[in-house]
Amino acid sequence: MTMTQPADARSDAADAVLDVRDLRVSFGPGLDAVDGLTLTARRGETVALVGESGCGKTLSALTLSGLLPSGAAVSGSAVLDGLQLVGRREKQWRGLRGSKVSMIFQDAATALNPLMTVGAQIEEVMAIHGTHGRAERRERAVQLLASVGVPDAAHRARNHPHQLSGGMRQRVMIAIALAGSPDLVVADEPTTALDVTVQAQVLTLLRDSTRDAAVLFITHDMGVVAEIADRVVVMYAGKVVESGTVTEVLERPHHPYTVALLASVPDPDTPRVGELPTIPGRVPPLGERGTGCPFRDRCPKAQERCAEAPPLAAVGDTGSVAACWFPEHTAQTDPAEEATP
Ligand SMILES: Nc1ncnc2c1ncn2[C@@H]1O[C@H](COP(=O)(O)OP(=O)(O)OP(=O)(O)O)[C@@H](O)[C@H]1O
Repeated sequence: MTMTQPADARSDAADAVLDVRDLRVSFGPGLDAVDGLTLTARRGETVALVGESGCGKTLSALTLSGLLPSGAAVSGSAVLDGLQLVGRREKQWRGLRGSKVSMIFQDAATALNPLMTVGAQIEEVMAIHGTHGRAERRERAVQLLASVGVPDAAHRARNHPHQLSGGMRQRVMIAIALAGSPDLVVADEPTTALDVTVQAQVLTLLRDSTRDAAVLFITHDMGVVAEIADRVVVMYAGKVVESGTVTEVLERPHHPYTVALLASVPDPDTPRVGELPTIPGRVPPLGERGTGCPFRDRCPKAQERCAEAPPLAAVGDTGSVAACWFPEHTAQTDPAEEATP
């Protein structure tokens, strides 16, 4: 393992539309729920933020959307298309949400307004940002609905949310998110509530319809990551523990936590015998994280050295970074490579 700057997170910052560096969200001394998030994303690129519940994914997403709960203090930097997002006030955020950043939540049923037609909700985003005249807004709302795969879009635009299925409502959420042509779409577990077939359709659609925006896709599910992501950032207990291209992270995971997350994904080609492995133990709650590697209590490879926190460092030669003293799939630990004279 070479001790360098996190290459993957930084090397392509020049053409990134989103550049997040050392982002921290804290609820008080020793209570850093997000503890140094660094990532970049280009237009048309989907970066998946992965980890179990409590790892800090949602707070990261809320920070980038200006929706943090009160009591949370943010530091670090998050620049979107030249605009610093950290430190903005709510009044400034109102002008940015929809046009610069938009969010897609897990539960479209509660995120949508039950009293307005879905067409009117799409038009409202355009009206708030003063884009397009009235007739044009109506026409574009129907076009957007059609583009996210809503059949008979002109008719459906006049429906209220309760008249649509869960999958159709989530498509409407995507249409609303895209109505203001944002630079960044933050999608927090957007397909978790859908059944598997609809989930796959919505993921494909999200991918195809966000070619001009960067997408930060939050999920706990490595199966979904394989479907949607270009790059992956794995978080554990508020920290980035691994980041790299989707191929590298899925095929040659370096951090034992990433290995464990991948082991808990069902393999569609192998008949399931017994239960899927789960990771024993739990994410340490805030205030109980101490120093050292946060994963060491659950890690099969933990040794004495892990009492000292490992830095995020380059692993392999594909730009991946991992925070582990004993990473998998590296020159030192790969038995196949060791066997080569
Ligand atoms: N308002 C709050 N006050 C205090 N602690 C909070 C608050 N919101 C979240 N936390 C804590 O911050 C940590 C990260 O929470 P976060 O919701 O970002 O995790 P997550 O990875 O998104 O999990 P989930 O998938 O369950 O949403 C957790 O330990 C959580 O208990």
